[in-house]
Amino acid sequence: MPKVLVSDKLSKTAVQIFKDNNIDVDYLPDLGKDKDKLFEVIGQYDGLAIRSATKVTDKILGAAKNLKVIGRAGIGVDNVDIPAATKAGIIVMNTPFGNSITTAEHAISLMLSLARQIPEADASTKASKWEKNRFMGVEVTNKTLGLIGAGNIGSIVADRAQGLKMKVVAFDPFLTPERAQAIGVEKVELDELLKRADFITLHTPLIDATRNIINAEAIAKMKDGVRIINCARGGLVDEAALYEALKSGKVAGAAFDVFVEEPAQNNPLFELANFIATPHLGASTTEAQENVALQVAEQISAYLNTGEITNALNFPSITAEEAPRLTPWVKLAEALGSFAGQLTETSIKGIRIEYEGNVAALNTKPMTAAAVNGVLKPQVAEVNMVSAPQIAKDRGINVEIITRDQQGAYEGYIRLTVITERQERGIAGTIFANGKSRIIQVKGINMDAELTPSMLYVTNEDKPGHIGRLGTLLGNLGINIANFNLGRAEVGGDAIALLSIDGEVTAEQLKEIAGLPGVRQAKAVAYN
Ligand SMILES: NC(=O)c1ccc[n+]([C@@H]2O[C@H](COP(=O)([O-])OP(=O)(O)OC[C@H]3O[C@@H](n4cnc5c(N)ncnc54)[C@H](O)[C@@H]3O)[C@@H](O)[C@H]2O)c1
Ligand SMILES: O=C(O)[C@H](O)COP(=O)(O)O
Repeated sequence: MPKVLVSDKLSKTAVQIFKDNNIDVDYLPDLGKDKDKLFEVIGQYDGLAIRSATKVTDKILGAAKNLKVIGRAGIGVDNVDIPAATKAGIIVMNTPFGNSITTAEHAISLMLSLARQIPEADASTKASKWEKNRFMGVEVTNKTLGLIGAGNIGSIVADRAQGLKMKVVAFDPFLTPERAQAIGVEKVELDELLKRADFITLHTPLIDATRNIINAEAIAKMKDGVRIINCARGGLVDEAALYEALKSGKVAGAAFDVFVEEPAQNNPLFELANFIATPHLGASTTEAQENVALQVAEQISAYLNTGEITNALNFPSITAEEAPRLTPWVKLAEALGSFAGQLTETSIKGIRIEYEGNVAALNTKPMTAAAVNGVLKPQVAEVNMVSAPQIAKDRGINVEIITRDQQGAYEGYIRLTVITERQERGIAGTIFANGKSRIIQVKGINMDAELTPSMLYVTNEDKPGHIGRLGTLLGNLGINIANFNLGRAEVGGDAIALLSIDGEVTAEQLKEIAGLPGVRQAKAVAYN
C-alpha cells in the first residue's frame, strides 16, 4: 500500500481522501518545520502533501528514496526544488486555482484596513483611548487601484475593486487588450500606473523581472500618500525603501501578507504605525483550505494508484500506453513553445500548431498542452501542462490546431506559430528515427539545428562579413560555439543564425551582439 506524509497543516479532509483511496497516511502537521526530522523519515514515503512551511530541498530529495509525488496544497512552489525533483523523477503538483478567491479577498481586506486604519484603531480603542479624532480615513470609491499582475488572483481583485466603485489600471506585460477589456481594467505601463494609482496591489510571481519591482525609484514616481498592498510574494517590494517612504509619509500606508524573510519576526517595518502585517494568511480560509486539501489528496491518490497526472508542474499528462511514442514529440512540442515564448516580448493573441505526417496520427492533446505550456512559461507564474490550455483560453489566446497528412520530405513535423500584435513567428521541428529532435525551420527559413540547453538566436540582413564578425565577437567575449547553424530567406534577405553555445550569455554580451552591423535581434534561448 502506498504511504503518504502530510507534513504541513492541511485540512483533515485530505487524510480521509487518502484513506478512502487505500493509501496509508501519516498526518504530522508540524514535521515540515523540522528539517532534520523530515530528512530522517522522508525515505519511507511514496507521496508528500505540503503547504509552504515544508522546504523540499535538494538535500531532502536526496533522502527521499521512495518518493514519487509531491503535492502542494496551494499555488506557490517556491519551497520545492523543482529541478531537483524532476531530476529525481518526482512529480510536483499544485492546486493552481483553489485559493485564488480567498487570496484576492485578503488583498481587498488589507486595502480597506489601510484606508480606515482598522488595526491601529482597534488597538487604541481596546486600550480605552477612544481616539475618535486620530483616525481620519479615506474612501476607496472613485479612487484608482493599480494592479501589478493581472492573472488569476489579480483579475479577481480587479472584479471586487470594481464592485467598490474603484477605477482599476493594470500593469502586466502579458495581458492582452481583449483580456483587459473582459476584466474591465485599463492596461497601462508601469510608470503610468505608479503615477495614477491611489492604491497599488501586487499579484505577480517573484521572478527576476519582478524582484524589487517596487523600489525607491518606483516609489518616487508614485502619488504622495499612496497605499501599497502585497499579498503575492516577499521580495516584490524593496522593504528598506518602503520603510523610508512610510516614515517620510510619501507612502501613507502599506499592508503586507508576505515578506522577504518568513517567518517574519524582527522586520523593521513592524515598528511603523502605518504598516499592517499579516503572517502569510492569504490562503487561510476554511473554504480555500478545504478546496486545496481535497484537490491535492485526490491528485496524489490518482497518481499513486493509477499513474494519472493532474496539475503537474514538471511532467506532461500521458497514459502509460501512449508514453513511448508520444514522449519525444511532447518534449519537442514543449521545446518549440519554449523557444518561441522566450523570443516573444509582447502580449500573445494566438498560437497555431500544425501537426503534419505521422505525428498528426498521434494523440495531439498532450503535445498541444506541452507546446502552450512552453510558450506561456516565460510569462505565467505556475503554469503546467494541464492548466496551460485553460490559462491560454482565459487570457483570450486562441490556440488553433491543424493536422494534415505528410506533404513534404519529412515523415512528420510540428510547426508552432506565435501570433502577437506585431508579428507571427513560426518554428518547426521534427524527430529523427534515432529519437533526436531537430529544428527544421524558423520564421519560414529552413535550417537544421539541434535543440541544446543554451542557444543564441541572431537575425540579420544577409550581407557578407556577418558570420566572421559574429564569430570574432563571440570569441572575444569568451563564448564557445558548439554548433553554428545558418539559414536565409533569399540572397540579401532576412537571415537567421542559431548557435549552440557552452554556458550562458549575459545581458551585456547580448547588447554587444545586437550592436553588430546588420543585426536586427539577438536573444538567448535556454532549454533543458
Ligand atoms: N499570500 C498568499 O497566501 C498567496 C496565496 C496564493 C497565491 N499567492 C501568490 O500570488 C501570486 C499571484 O498568483 P496567481 O495565481 O494570480 O498567479 P498567475 O500566474 O495567475 O498570475 C501572475 C500574473 O503576473 C503576471 N506577470 C508576470 N511577469 C510580470 C511582470 N514582470 N510584471 C507584471 N506582471 C507580470 C503574469 O502575466 C500573470 O498574469 C503568486 O506569486 C502566488 O504565489 C500568494
Ligand atoms: O502560494 C500559495 O498558495 C500561498 O502562498 C499560500 O501558502 P500557504 O498554503 O502556506 O498558506
